[in-house]
Amino acid sequence: MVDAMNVGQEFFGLPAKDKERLCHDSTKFGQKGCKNSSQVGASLVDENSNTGGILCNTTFIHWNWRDTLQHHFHPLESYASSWPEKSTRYRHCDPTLITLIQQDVYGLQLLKDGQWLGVEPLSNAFVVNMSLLLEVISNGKLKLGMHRVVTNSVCSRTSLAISVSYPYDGSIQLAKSLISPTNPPLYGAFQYKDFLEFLFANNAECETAMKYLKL
Ligand SMILES: O=C(O)CCC(=O)C(=O)O
Ligand SMILES: [Fe+2]
Repeated sequence: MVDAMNVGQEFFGLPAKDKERLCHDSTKFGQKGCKNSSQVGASLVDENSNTGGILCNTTFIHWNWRDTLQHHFHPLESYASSWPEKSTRYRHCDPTLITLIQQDVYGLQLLKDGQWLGVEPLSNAFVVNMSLLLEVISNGKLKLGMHRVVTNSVCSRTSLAISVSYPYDGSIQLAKSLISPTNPPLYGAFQYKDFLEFLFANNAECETAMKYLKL
């Protein structure tokens, strides 16, 4: 964990031209890249990707440094003026199964009962945050964690966010064992790809995406 954080910090400390060499110029799902990296990630991506990688068992893992700057407070025109002091829309859920987060400096906040709760950094510990797919698969028994990250003007912050996701071309349905006459299904089966396309065509709003999946 310490090594992974160090690698991240080392990466962001590189001159911009060196980082640029490793940038992944992804415009998938209409997300626009920004030439200043705000995120470094190692992720499983499709075979068409031309980034470098390693063969792990039978799976090719692409080391995928993406030059994205994501501010989830869409639509931008409506909310940019109130950020960061009154950032009501500056929040998101992850469209994956689960996310593990390690942060070196405070910043992560979770929404609970309409209040933002700060998560203090703990060295050698991960925050385990449930993501959207887990809420769907569990038929609403597990709740996704809506979250945001606040910044400070004093020191830089590095976080590792490791998302456990789903195959892009996979189909998803809720766990049958959780369905009963008293717990009828809340969500229908869907293709993950279709869901992601819908999500990013709708300003990445979790609430809208959940409504789309509801029966
Ligand atoms: O930096 C963090 O603590 C969280 C990052 C995050 O929410 C994400 O990558 O989805
Ligand atoms: Fe997130």
